[in-house]
Amino acid sequence: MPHTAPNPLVLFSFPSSAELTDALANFIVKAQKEAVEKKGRFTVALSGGSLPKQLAALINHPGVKWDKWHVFYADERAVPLDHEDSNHGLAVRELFSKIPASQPQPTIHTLNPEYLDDLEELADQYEKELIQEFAMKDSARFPIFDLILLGIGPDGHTCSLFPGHELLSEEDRWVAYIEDSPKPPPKRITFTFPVLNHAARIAFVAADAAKADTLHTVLDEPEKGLPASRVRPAHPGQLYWFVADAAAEKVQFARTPFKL
Ligand SMILES: O=C1O[C@H](COP(=O)(O)O)[C@@H](O)[C@H](O)[C@H]1O
Repeated sequence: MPHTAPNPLVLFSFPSSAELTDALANFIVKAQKEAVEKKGRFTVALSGGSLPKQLAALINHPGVKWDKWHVFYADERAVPLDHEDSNHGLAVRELFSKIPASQPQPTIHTLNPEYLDDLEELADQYEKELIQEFAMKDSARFPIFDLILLGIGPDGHTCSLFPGHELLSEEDRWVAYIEDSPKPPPKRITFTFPVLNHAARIAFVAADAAKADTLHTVLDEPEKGLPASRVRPAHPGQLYWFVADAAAEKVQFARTPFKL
């Protein structure tokens, strides 16, 4: 596929966390509606860390059609699914366990805990899960997620793609493994940049004022090449940032007023 320049990113900044989470929920529901109208399902990938908490406004949102959701994890720690470090476990605690039992439930693709002792196989198995979801339905070289929701660490990492790590140059694999994550736990699997950069939409979410310096570097100095700056879905993909004003206080990049 010829290289196409990415669309400019769109930065939304909100004075309060309630405004951020409401806007984010409405944005997600709009993405879900468009995807379901087009192909009857909504493919979405979630991060761990602070992200799942930011999705609270989805719980009682009347527009959410949970049974249309096909959920993957953009990265996952190689631990049992009910372990406190598991990104799936976190998403269950913060989000999925709160969906009323009377509502249809989402389809959630977790890592296969049988392979926790073999990281390469763990990543291969998750890649196969993606291939079943995407390659067989969309005949794609890389999966095209309707939406990937990402967090950013204080060092500029996103997913489990850490500054200076060799995984930043992975070009072929959909899912890679890492044994030496600088942030515990050390063993993880992660989507690679080609997967991120083929998504139809990516939304970063950052609410923590402690990340102000990192956001400034990522958004105003992308030439420094921090992992989060390298997320640039190619046209027609679109990159959004949903941030709290406090987290963006050092950012020069122009804000866009939020509207759907
Ligand atoms: O280790 C991880 O960290 C990032 C960032 O986490 P945050 O708590 O600073 O938001 C997260 O996006 C990723 O999924 C997770 O595995």
